[in-house]
Amino acid sequence: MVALETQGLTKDFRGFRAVNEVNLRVTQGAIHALVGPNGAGKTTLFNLLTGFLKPSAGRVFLLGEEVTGLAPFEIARRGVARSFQIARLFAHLTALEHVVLALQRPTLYPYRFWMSEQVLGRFKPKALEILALVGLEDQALRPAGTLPYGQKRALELALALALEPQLLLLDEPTAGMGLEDVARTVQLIHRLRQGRTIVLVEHNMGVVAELAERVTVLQYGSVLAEGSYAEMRQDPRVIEAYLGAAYA
Ligand SMILES: Nc1ncnc2c1ncn2[C@@H]1O[C@H](COP(=O)(O)OP(=O)(O)OP(=O)(O)O)[C@@H](O)[C@H]1O
Repeated sequence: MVALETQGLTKDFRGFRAVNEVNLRVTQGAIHALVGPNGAGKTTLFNLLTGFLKPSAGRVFLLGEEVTGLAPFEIARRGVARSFQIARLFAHLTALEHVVLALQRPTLYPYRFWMSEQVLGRFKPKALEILALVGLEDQALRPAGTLPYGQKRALELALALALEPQLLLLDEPTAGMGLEDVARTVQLIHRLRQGRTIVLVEHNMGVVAELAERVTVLQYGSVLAEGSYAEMRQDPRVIEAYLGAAYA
């Protein structure tokens, strides 16, 4: 079963082609990595998959259903959540309040009920469960602004999980982390894969090797190669793309 498929997905920015006829097939339950040198089009591709950008051409399918051109909230409602490279948090809200906000989003509460005792009470047990999943159970009452970097990223992940996604898109989940946080994040992503499909953009090849069973390499917006990590690290085209970029 294919969780996510793109056909000829293309994005032009005023004549500059950032994503070029990408055909991607992500198997359900897989962890699938998107890698490639800086500027290869990975983030743009994520933005196309989540509806943040509209494609110039091509189509996107989720579980066989076409979602091309749908708005981000409509795609989210179909079970797609994404985490961002940079955590987008409110400094003064606690970790718990963040997750409660994320949990109540699909409900019909009017906005003025945000954070009322009633809302907090209803969503608190589930929110604590999600915080425990990402290892933040002891930080629930801490304002997000005071969390160390690794825990901010974990909270960002908790917000994506609150949407109960079938497909989780992770944009550089270990970017800027020290070794310890990287190892913790790899373990966490291992846990999160239960019942989900995960697509991740990742520059750390150690992380890709540990997590991804399938790797798509992008260069100049196009798919350069695809296969297992072991295949990709030996592929002369891939080696050249990375070395070329490094020398450039
Ligand atoms: N809104 C935009 N307008 C014009 N050009 C853009 C826009 N967004 C991205 N680009 C260009 O498209 C190309 C691909 O960018 P993108 O951010 O998708 O690459 P990336 O693979 O995610 O890079 P990185 O690994 O550095 O995050 C880059 O050359 C970038 O400058």
